Amino acid sequence: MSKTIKKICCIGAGYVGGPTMSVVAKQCPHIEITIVDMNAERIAAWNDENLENLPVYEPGLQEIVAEARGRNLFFSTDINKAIDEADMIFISVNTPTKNYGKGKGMAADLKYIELCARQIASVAKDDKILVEKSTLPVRTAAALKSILDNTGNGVNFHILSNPEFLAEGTAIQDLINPDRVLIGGENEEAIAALVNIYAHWVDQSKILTTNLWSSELSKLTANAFLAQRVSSINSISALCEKTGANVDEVSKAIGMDTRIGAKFLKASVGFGGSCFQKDILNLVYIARSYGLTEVAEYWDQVILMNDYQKQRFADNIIQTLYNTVSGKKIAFLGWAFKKDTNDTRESAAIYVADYLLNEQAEITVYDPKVSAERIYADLDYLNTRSSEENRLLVKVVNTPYEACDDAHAVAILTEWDEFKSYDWKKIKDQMKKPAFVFDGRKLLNRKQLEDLDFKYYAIGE
Ligand SMILES: NC(=O)C1=CN([C@@H]2O[C@H](COP(=O)(O)OP(=O)(O)OC[C@H]3O[C@@H](n4cnc5c(N)ncnc54)[C@H](O)[C@@H]3O)[C@@H](O)[C@H]2O)C=CC1
Ligand SMILES: O=C(O)[C@H]1O[C@H](OP(=O)(O)OP(=O)(O)OC[C@H]2O[C@@H](n3ccc(=O)[nH]c3=O)[C@H](O)[C@@H]2O)[C@H](O)[C@@H](O)[C@@H]1O
Repeated sequence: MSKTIKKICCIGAGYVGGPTMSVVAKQCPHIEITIVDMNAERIAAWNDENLENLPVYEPGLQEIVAEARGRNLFFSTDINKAIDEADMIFISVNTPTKNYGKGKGMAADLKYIELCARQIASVAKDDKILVEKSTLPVRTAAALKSILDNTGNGVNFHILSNPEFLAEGTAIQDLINPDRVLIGGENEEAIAALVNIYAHWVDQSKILTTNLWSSELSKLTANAFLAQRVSSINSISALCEKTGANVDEVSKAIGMDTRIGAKFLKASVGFGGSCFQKDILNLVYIARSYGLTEVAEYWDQVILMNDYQKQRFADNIIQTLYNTVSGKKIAFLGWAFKKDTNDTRESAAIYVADYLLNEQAEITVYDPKVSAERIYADLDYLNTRSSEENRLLVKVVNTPYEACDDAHAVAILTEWDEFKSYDWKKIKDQMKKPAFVFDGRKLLNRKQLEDLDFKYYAIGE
């Protein structure tokens, strides 16, 4: 018999903690869930009466928060109280790439995870199940266990690994109907307690239980495999551009082989997002730390190919615009790392903009969901130039037509659906001639644009 969970605490109210726990609250109205965060502004936004102001944009999320918030879903900054009251604690804090000391630029920074463990150890008075929801290096549970077991307060902690596989933009759909739920652990009762929660809406056949280390490593491996597919097709896109092959046709042709499969074969300006690069760097670091040089180098190539793709896209713009973009206005449509999200972490747009700004281009950005503040913060973070210069060279506007007005070229960086339905004739009429479009997402219709007299360049054609 497994323990019945009545109260859950989730530490970290970010892109994972917020949507994941909202869905658990929706599906399990009998469980009281408190999501806590040390970022008071973020918690205030989750509690905002106007659902438009939630800190995470995901289709379907507002409706779920509207239903569960105040019933069995709460957002709070009182971390100690939530830890104290919970039977089960999810840790969903950020695990960014380390930017200091040993492993700088490669290893995952586990300081936030360790802080959580120490806080839980200091607060807990009765037995708790701890669930690793964050993506962690394999064997992190051993470190957590050591911290928790050495508190001397007699509390039993059971650690489970339950990595999250949701993709941004489709988070709610992925959570409600996951391909699988993965639970790694050692204690059967703790595993059963978590299985029982998911079993409220996920078919038992899709709930996979493994040992702790397989679960931790599967998450890094899944992201590495997904990113590898994108880098593989992007490498072929470069070859398509030289040979007259069309990368979409190649994707379709290979994807119809059921052994290869059709998904995740869309060539692009490069993958972004907070996790692919971070998780592969982490995998590479772990492999190196075990002396597995060949393994490390194999996975490192996935990142090198992604960097090459972003550089190649920018180089193509410069070359096509008669080898200079100095003083030329380039309109960026899209800044988010993919459509249907306001997340810009590691977005290809940031790096393409940076290359073009080094060539003294002037960039005007329109993205339906990303704020000007976020765009400047992304550029400032690179430290390539002063923040005044970034503001001078980059303008952020509220409509696509403003962005494209008087531009030498339009670059499509995100595959927002709305870009397809713009009045492209109007855009062309506003632009300098010849009017160039560089489609980093293969989103627009070549024939339509060429009929309007655009010079149209798409990745992989
Ligand atoms: N973003 C995504 O789509 C996915 C992310 N993941 C993983 O989930 C984890 C979380 O990612 P995100 O939600 O994107 O990060 P995030 O940065 O959006 O949210 C993390 C939150 O944790 C809070 N936090 C950090 N330390 C804390 C502490 N000691 N006490 C209280 N709050 C604390 C931060 O203030 C922040 O609001 C990462 O390990 C990531 O790799 C996994 C699957 C998908
Ligand atoms: O660990 C994570 O953070 C998550 O990372 C990815 O999810 P996410 O980064 O949100 O979005 P994806 O749909 O995977 O897209 C990642 C990037 O790859 C690009 N991509 C994706 C697919 C494709 O065919 N081509 C392509 O260029 C996207 O445009 C985007 O920039 C994984 O898909 C999730 O399973 C995982 O949980």
